Amino acid sequence: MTDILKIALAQINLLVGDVEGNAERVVAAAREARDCHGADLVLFPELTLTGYPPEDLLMRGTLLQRSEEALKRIAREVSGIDVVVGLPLRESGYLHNSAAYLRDGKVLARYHKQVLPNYSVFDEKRYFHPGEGPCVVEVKGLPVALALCEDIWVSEPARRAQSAGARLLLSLNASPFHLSKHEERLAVLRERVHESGLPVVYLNLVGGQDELVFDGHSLAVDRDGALKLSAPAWKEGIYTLEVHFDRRDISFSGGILAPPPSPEESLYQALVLGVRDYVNKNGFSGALLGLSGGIDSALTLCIAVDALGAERVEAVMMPYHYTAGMSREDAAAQARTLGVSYREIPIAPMVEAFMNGLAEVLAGLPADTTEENIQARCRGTLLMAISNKTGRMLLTTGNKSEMAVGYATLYGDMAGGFAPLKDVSKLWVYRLARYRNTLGPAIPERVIERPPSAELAPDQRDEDSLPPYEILDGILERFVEQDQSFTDIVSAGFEPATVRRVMGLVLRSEYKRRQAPPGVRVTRRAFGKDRRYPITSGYGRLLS
Ligand SMILES: Nc1ncnc2c1ncn2[C@@H]1O[C@H](COP(=O)(O)OP(=O)(O)OC[C@H]2O[C@@H]([n+]3cccc(C(=O)O)c3)[C@H](O)[C@@H]2O)[C@@H](O)[C@H]1O
Ligand SMILES: Nc1ncnc2c1ncn2[C@@H]1O[C@H](COP(=O)(O)OP(=O)(O)OP(=O)(O)O)[C@@H](O)[C@H]1O
Ligand SMILES: NC(=O)CC[C@H](N)C(=O)O
Repeated sequence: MTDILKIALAQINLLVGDVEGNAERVVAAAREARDCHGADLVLFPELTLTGYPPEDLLMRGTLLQRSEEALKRIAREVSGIDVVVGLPLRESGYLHNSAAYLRDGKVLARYHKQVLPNYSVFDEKRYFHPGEGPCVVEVKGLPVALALCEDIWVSEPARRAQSAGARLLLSLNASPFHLSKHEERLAVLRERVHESGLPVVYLNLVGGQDELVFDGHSLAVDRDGALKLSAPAWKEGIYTLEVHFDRRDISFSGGILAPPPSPEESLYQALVLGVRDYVNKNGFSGALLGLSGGIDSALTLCIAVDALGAERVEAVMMPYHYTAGMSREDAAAQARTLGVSYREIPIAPMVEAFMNGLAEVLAGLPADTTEENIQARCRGTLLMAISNKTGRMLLTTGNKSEMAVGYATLYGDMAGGFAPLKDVSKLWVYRLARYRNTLGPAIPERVIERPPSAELAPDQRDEDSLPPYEILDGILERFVEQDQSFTDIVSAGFEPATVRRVMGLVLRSEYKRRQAPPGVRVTRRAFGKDRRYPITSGYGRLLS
């Protein structure tokens, strides 16, 4: 006889540190899974109660106490459905990254994550002790095993679960997004299924947390490696799957198969969700930015509007002598198209006041970046004043290519709380701007077509000081994201002098990046947690 187990995947957005609020979300979602979807079992993401990653909050004893209290509360308040939640648990003096299996008001089983990731943005060995074995629970007569995120990326935990008699693997995840991560996950799941013979139900967190953004995009892969559930990316929801099983066979049905997003859509949605959650979870009333008529601020404005709604976003044009007429026209036109509040504040009087104050310092010296930076800093000061007064957070507009080579002014255009494009190369900025215009009128075509310029000096173009972006981004991708050597990059066809110069700029600009606001990580190697270079270093010496 075939039995059916209905599993609900609660792909929800949680708030790090808000243990009680997260527990409330769990109770509500579990009741919904039971009452509206008729589920027998509901899964929640890794470290559900603390949110992921809780970082050094884990070193505060109260976080653990609050998590244990919250677990008791969920056990008390939810019945008629099995619930699997993630939380930190201390056992025999060791702290574990764990999952608790709840049934009828009791903790039926506890599972401790066996494989702790400690690379890239992950730092779990700083906090946790690994678990040593599988955890198998029977539900409606089907033995299921629990896995926590990194457990599924290596062979051993699934093999152990299979040896312990499990017939299905339930994987709870907090797996951050980067471009093509979804395809990587699917390949990993298929490999595990192939090795262990166990089908996998894979639930992922959705939401933004500082630099990280989690795409949801939960999955289920059956014993043949076929995809039987692919939940929408970037959206909260409760998605169900029926598991049909008898003594020998096990199969899945009824799972949603959402169409996979294009790379442009994925990346754009990652930025939108990253900005929305950063602004909202930190309690800002909205966001503002300097709108220059250039492409970086134009794209940042679209992201802000899509994240927060036009009424919560404000754009400020701050012209100076070098601001072209078309920059003012295009900035005003974009603000009008998107329906955001827009004002102009000319900076000439402030720049002149600084110049006069510095007359003695500047006397007899040629103009250089000093004067350019005064313009950028006047703009930064004005924008921060508006932020202070309105409670809107300043979005800084620099992209990954600029941040890599230090092409930005400290306390000037680097001022701000969050940098949406920090991990987006200039070539991707163009791709995303074109993509956004396919969704409806947003960015004036001229903004996309015109050559990039900082407009800080007469007739200035980015290409006067930097290699063309096709070349710059090619070198940066190899050096920063793929860790290639000078020789590797030159062998790929780039001019040695340009490679040397770009590598030198990257190494020398570390001090700027350390002072830069956080931004959304969308590549496998972002500046920030993912790439930690020394500021003070003699390493670049051999390059010159
Ligand atoms: N290792 C180190 N540790 C700590 N601080 C260090 C440092 N090295 C320099 N510094 C400090 O940093 C200063 C230099 O940095 P900073 O004042 O920012 O100025 P700087 O890097 O000299 O100039 C800014 C550059 O960014 C370009 N820019 C500006 C604005 C917008 C855009 C754009 O198109 O988006 C481009 C501009 O054309 C110029 O090339 C030094 O004078 C020194 O005070
Ligand atoms: N005239 C201006 N009015 C308002 N903000 C400005 C102005 N000039 C510069 N800014 C702010 O400083 C940031 C950096 O300036 P910059 O001109 O380099 O960038 P951009 O115009 O957005 O793009 P691009 O680098 O392609 O020119 C802008 O994105 C914008 O936020
Ligand atoms: N939280 C985790 O263990 C995540 C690690 C995993 N390899 C991922 O990014 O999907």
